[in-house]
Parts: sequence; structure tokens; C-alpha cells
Amino acid sequence: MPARLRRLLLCLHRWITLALAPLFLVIILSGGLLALEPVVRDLAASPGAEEPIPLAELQRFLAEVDPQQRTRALTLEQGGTAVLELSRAGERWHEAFDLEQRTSLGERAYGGAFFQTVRHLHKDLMLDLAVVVEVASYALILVLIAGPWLAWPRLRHSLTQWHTLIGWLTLPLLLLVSITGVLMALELGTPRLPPVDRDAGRLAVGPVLQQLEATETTHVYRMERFERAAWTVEVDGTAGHRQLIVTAEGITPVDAYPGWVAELHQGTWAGPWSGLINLLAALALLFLFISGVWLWARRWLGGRRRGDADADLLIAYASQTGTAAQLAAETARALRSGGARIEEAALSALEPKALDGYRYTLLIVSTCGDGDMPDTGRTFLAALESSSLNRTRFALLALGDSSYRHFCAAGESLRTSLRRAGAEEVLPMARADGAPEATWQLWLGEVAELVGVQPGQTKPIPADQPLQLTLRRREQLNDPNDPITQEVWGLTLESDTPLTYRPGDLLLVRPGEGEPARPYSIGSTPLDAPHRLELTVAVTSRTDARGKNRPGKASSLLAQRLQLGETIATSLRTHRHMHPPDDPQQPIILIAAGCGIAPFIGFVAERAAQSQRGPVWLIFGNRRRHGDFFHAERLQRWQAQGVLTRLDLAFSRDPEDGGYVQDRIADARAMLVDWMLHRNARIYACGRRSTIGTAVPTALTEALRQCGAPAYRDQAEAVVRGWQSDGRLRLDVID
Ligand SMILES: Cc1cc2nc3c(=O)[nH]c(=O)nc-3n(C[C@H](O)[C@H](O)[C@H](O)COP(=O)(O)O)c2cc1C
Repeated sequence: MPARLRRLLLCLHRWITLALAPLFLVIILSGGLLALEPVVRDLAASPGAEEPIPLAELQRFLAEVDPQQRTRALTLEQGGTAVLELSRAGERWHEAFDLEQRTSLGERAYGGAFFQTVRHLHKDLMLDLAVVVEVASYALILVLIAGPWLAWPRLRHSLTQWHTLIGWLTLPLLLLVSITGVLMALELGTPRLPPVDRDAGRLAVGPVLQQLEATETTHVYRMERFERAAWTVEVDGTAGHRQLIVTAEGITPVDAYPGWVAELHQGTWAGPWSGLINLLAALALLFLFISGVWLWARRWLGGRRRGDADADLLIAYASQTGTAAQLAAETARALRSGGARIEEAALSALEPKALDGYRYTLLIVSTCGDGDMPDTGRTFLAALESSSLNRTRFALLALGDSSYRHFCAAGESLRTSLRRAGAEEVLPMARADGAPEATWQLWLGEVAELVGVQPGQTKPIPADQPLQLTLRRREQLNDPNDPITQEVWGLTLESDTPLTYRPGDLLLVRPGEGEPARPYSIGSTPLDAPHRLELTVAVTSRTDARGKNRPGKASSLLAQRLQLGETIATSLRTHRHMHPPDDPQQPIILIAAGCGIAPFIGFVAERAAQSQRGPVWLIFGNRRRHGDFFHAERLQRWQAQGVLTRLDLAFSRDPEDGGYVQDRIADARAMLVDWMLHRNARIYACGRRSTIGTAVPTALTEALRQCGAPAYRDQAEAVVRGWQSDGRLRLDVID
């Protein structure tokens, strides 16, 4: 189904229900109660009479027991009993009589007056607003019809799945009840009645019987006044068994009363007990209504707390190269072992409102780029602008390096925005300059004291390793004659000592003394050559104050100025977040745009060096197959060897393989969703912010939705956020 149509149906389903919620509740609850009426009536009565009463005998009987003609209805029961509904001065009651003795057997209480009120509520809200009920019934039919288009039922235990399953199972019954309700309001499928003068005076039972005398009627089964001056009477006579409408003007035979539509609507087509089906319909509707509103409210309130629902501390982080993430994990471990109940999440997995649900929120946030917030914190920071957090109490540890122009700028701006949103800062902000271990330890001590726990032992955070590396090989990876491609080089660097790292770790390169370092993802494995590491380096450029193009200092050093055999001082930073899974059998999906392929060459190389390896699927996108399909030869060799299980390519400027990585995700969505939901795969994505940072999560959300797992956008988004926070989806964004 087209996404736009689905969105429209979802809007109808959700907003009609919410807009008409009180009305729906009244109609559903009163309908459920009314379903009980025939049953209660049946329980109170003896089984129905088989024999009707002769007309003359009925006249004599009524003349004696009801001389003032207060009878509104008469029914017969087995054992010679008649039950009269009598009224006096607006009061109504049922009384049973012995037909032979003509004596009262006492009042019959089955809550007739109560059901009368409920019926009134069900039909016109007790305010003569039958038209409002009619409109609500149309709306309900729309809501019911829109529902099944939104999700397939699945056998899984979650409120959403129960909502879907019950909706699907009871749909025919619910449609039947609501459509017959509308038909009744339109008087379709009910017997065609003669015109009834609603303003005429009350027509008493005596004149009705007199009129019947003048016809061929011999026996009466039951009779009931349904308007002030109109009765329905079921009779036997020479013309057979008939249903008559009697008014002051005369007698009209009609089809069976109240008609098949009303019987279907009331559920009484198979006797009083089949009416209980309507109780089932009402309970199903009530469940769908309450669960639907609850699911919506839960999403709306941003109740995105997952995992430990009782946690009273939230540890949230925004990290670019993994340090803040690692410190957050260590903080959580230390406080947990002291007995605190903790939830840990990347800021990208949270909505600001969620912070209000915890006693304290502890934030660890680094600064990247030129004073920027890491990608995992940007959406959160923007969302804070329109949030009001009056129950949030937070403590913040900012990571940075004072050799950069804007020291701890991301931490500062997060702090400002939180305070502006109304959150209370409970500890002075801590700023770590360079290696953060010492500052973090002090901060952890303060935090532990604040929350009242004794922190457990902490593991040291690996510090950056200084490394002297010699350039051994440099090869241009793009086609220098193709102006559409960006200048990209593959470098092999060598150390005197064996190296300890995993693919995805970062090599920090300072282009000069006092210059800020630039991180480069390492795309090799020490399993292949323990002294070597490989980089894929794009030559960046920026426009200076005079409008001239200046090459990036670190990239031009690596790609141009550094000579073969020359040595450079660097440092190696562990980037645990971008390590391949520890289990070599776990399926991995690698999504790379442009230079984002850099770490993944190392991922596949690591798998190639392992004997017991799981599947690897690479989705790579760039501009031109013949200009910038980096590492093509190696990738194709790995594919032929079966190391690379699947390779999908998107070259945006080539007509034959056009599109972007997100288009390949959409093409292969069924397989991708299957790998994620049933094969415990992990996704890694690396590339520029515009491609990977937003397009990949959006494409994954869309893939889930299209596969109906789940079908609602906000739920699919929550699944993708969940993958991000539990490490099933790992993004590495390069500027
Ligand atoms: C490319 C790059 C840019 C950085 N920019 C800044 C900056 O503008 N201001 C600052 O205080 N620190 C800056 N830093 C230092 C980091 O904030 C610091 O290394 C921090 O520990 C990294 O934490 P993370 O691994 O969680 O991202 C930068 C680091 C790198 C590698």
C-alpha cells in the first residue's frame, strides 16, 4: 500500500478515536449492558408460553386485573402466567398474574427501568441526540475499516500485537454491530410501519383489543405499546400467524417485528442468550479502545523507557570516538555494583521528556569537530529547544581537549539547553581535558555520594597509545581523471613493534605541533600483518577567508606530503563502539558511503582471517563504479571466496547502478529485516552525516514498516532507536 495512503488511514484510525473517545465509550458501555437485558429477562421469567391466549379471554382478564388500563405490554409465560408492564405517573413496573385465578403473583424485577435508561443513553445519549449517535456510528465504521490495513496480526506477546489480533478476529462482528446500528437509525431492514401520529393522545389497551375484535383475530401471543398511540401485536387468526400495528386509525399487518436488522443488532436472532455475542463485541471494542488510547498515550508522553523500567538513574551519553560511551558503561557498572538501579542509553535513543522519569540523569558528553556535539547527541539537543523538563535533575561530565578552540563546547551547550528547559543541575559540571580518567574518577565519587551508593571497582579506561609509524605504501583509489570523484588514497603504515588493535579503532594524526588531531578509521587487522595498519584517506578541503580552496591539513599530510619511508608520530585510540562483534559467527551488515568503507575493509579482512566465520553483507555507495569503487578488487575476491556473503552497490552518478545506499536497503528490505529479527545480525554504518546519520536510520525504519514489523512509523522508529541503544545498530559519522 502506498505510504501516503497508509498514513492517512493511520490518522483516521487514531484521531477519530481520540476525538470521539467519550462518545464511543458511552455507546460501547451502554451497548454491552443492553446485551444483558434479554438474558436477565429470560432468567427472571419462566420459559415462554407455547399457547396464545384467546382474544375474548384476554379482554375479560384485563378488564378484571387492569380496570384503569395501565398496561403497556403483555407477555405470556408457561403455566398460565401473564406478565404485564404497567405504568402510572411516569413510573413503570412488571407484574405477573395467574391467568385463571386472575390474581397477582407479585412484581417481576429484572431492572426494566434501568435497561430503559441505558437504551435511551445508547440511542440518543438521553438528550434526543440520535443524530450524534448516528454520526459516531459512521465514524466507528471508518475506524474499524482503517484498522486492518495498518498491521497484520502476529503471534507475539505485546500490547500492540494483542490490539491488532483482537481487532482482526472480531472485525466481522464489530462491523456487523455497527453497520446494523446505522441501518436501524436509517430505519432500513425494519418493518415498514404505517404513519404514526406522535402527538396523538395515549392509545390504551382496551380500544386496541376492541379493534382486534372487529378482525379475524382469535388469539394473542404478545402486545406492546411502542409509541404513545401505536401498538405492535402478535396474533393468530383465520389469516394465520401475523404481526399487526394497531393505531387509533386502524390496523396494518407488517413483516416480523422488530425485523432482522434489529435482531442482528441486538444479537437476539437465536433467542435471548445469543445476545451475549454482543457483550463479546462490546468487550472487544472496549479492549481495542483502551489499548489503542493507551498505546497512543504511551508514545505521546515519550515514555520511551525501556529495559529496566524501575531504574531510578539514567546514564546518557553522546560520544564520537567511543570514550564517553565507554565511561558511561563503566559509570553504570560501578554504580550498579553499589546497588543503584540504572538505565544506560545514548542520547540518540532518548527523547528529552524521558529524563523527567528518573531521580537523576547523569550525562557524559564529548565535543567533536570544531566545538560540535557528537552525532549521537544532535537530535536530542535540538529537541530540547521545545521541551519543558520540570522534574529532571542532572549532573554532567563534559569531555574535551583544551588544545581545541572551543573547549568542551558541546557539554556547555547541552548544559545551557537543559537549564533553559527547566532541568535542575545538581552537581557543578565537570570538564575533562585530554585523557579523562582522573576527572571521571572524581566526578564518579561525587555522583555516588549524591545518589547514596558506594561505587564498585572500576576498570581503567584505555588511554591513547602513542605510535611511530612509517609510510610503506600509498595508492590513489579514485580515478584522477574523473573530476566527479573525490581524491582518496589507500595507505599502509608500519610499526617496529607488533600492534594491538581491532578494525574500526582510530588513528589520531596531528598535522603539526599544537594542531588538533584528526581521527582516521583503521581498515585492517593485525591477524593479517601484526606490524601494519591500513587507512583510507580522503583529501578534504575548506574555503579560507579569501575564498580560496585550502586542503585539509591532516589529510594532505597523509596523502601528499608524507614521503614513502618517512615516519610520523600518531596515537591509537580504541573505538570499541566500531569493533566487529566478538563472536565471529554473528552476521554483520556493513553500510558504507564513500570513505565510510575505511573501517569495513578491516572488518571483512578480519573475517577472512577467521576460520569459523558468520555471514557478512556489504552495502556500498559512491559516485562512479569506474571512478571510485574503492578496494573493488579485494571486495570482489572476498565475495568469490564466500567471505563476503552479499555485496550491494549504489553508484549515484551511473545510470545503470543509480541510487544511494538507502535505495539498496529498500530493495533488500525483506532480507535485511529477516537478518535483524531472526538471525541476530548487527548493522554498522559509516559515512558522511547527510548519508549515514539520517538516511540510514530512516531507511531502516521504512524497511521495518514496509515489512509490517511493526507497521506504525513511531513503533518502527522506536525499534531502530532500540537497536542503536543496545548496539545492534552502530553508526560512525564522519564530517
Ligand atoms: C576530530 C576531533 C575534534 C575534536 N574537537 C574538540 C573540540 O572542538 N573541543 C574540545 O573540547 N574537544 C575536542 N575534541 C576532543 C574530544 O572531545 C575528546 O578527545 C574526547 O575524549 C572524545 O570523546 P569521545 O570519544 O566520546 O567522542 C576533539 C577530538 C577529535 C578527535
